[in-house]
Amino acid sequence: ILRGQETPAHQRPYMTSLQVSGKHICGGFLIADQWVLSAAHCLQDAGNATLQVLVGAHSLSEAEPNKRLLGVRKLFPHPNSSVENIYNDLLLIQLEERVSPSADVQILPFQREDRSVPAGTQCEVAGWGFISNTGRLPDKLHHVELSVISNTVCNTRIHYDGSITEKLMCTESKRKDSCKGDSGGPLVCNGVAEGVVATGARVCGNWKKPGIYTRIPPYVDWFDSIWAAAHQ
Ligand SMILES: CC(C)CC(=O)Nc1cccc(-c2cccc(CN)c2)c1
Repeated sequence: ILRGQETPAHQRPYMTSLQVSGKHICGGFLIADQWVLSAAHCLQDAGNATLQVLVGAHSLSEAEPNKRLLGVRKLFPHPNSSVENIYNDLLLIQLEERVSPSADVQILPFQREDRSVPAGTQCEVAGWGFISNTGRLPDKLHHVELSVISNTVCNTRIHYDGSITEKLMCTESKRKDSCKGDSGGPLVCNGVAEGVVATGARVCGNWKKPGIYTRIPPYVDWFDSIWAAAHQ
């Protein structure tokens, strides 16, 4: 998170850290008591190393009462996700066990209605990703407020020149921005998850490359099909 602030401890209790060999690689968030939503690109650097999901954390290193490192039962990258492009960059993670909600561990509701978030809406993103372009990783959760820009503006030549589909949305990236390690985290607008941080252009804080977020509503049927199969 560039030019945001350290979050007051445990004030975003839905946030999770996706870890490989004990190292934070991506964000994610609890959407049900055994399910985390993150980004498919996060797996590309994981190889077949052990993935774990940290819940209830503020600090990545310090002991905290409700902090728990959980195993992964099954990974569901979106079938149309690809390392080649930015589309369908979603990963559903089934945890080894159900989490018990607490002050520090809570589920975040996601948007089911497929209506675009109006340009100018103030949303926020949180994560343990880079807090500087030189690659400083924080120990504690950060968040930043970002303004939504329309897909029309985001698709102009100076920005993404027509590559932003209706399954994506953009936010301003002038200084304040999400960055490496924030992929998979939620874009929260009015208390509801509307998007998921996409790796996108792999640049941070450059106004010419707005932040790209995978919109959640277009994928609700996919979530429901996975859940139906898992709970048969
Ligand atoms: C996909 C990972 C395994 C590797 C990775 O994350 N690379 C990478 C490099 C530079 C910027 C970013 C990045 C992420 C999220 C948002 C943004 C910019 N809003 C940039 C991401």
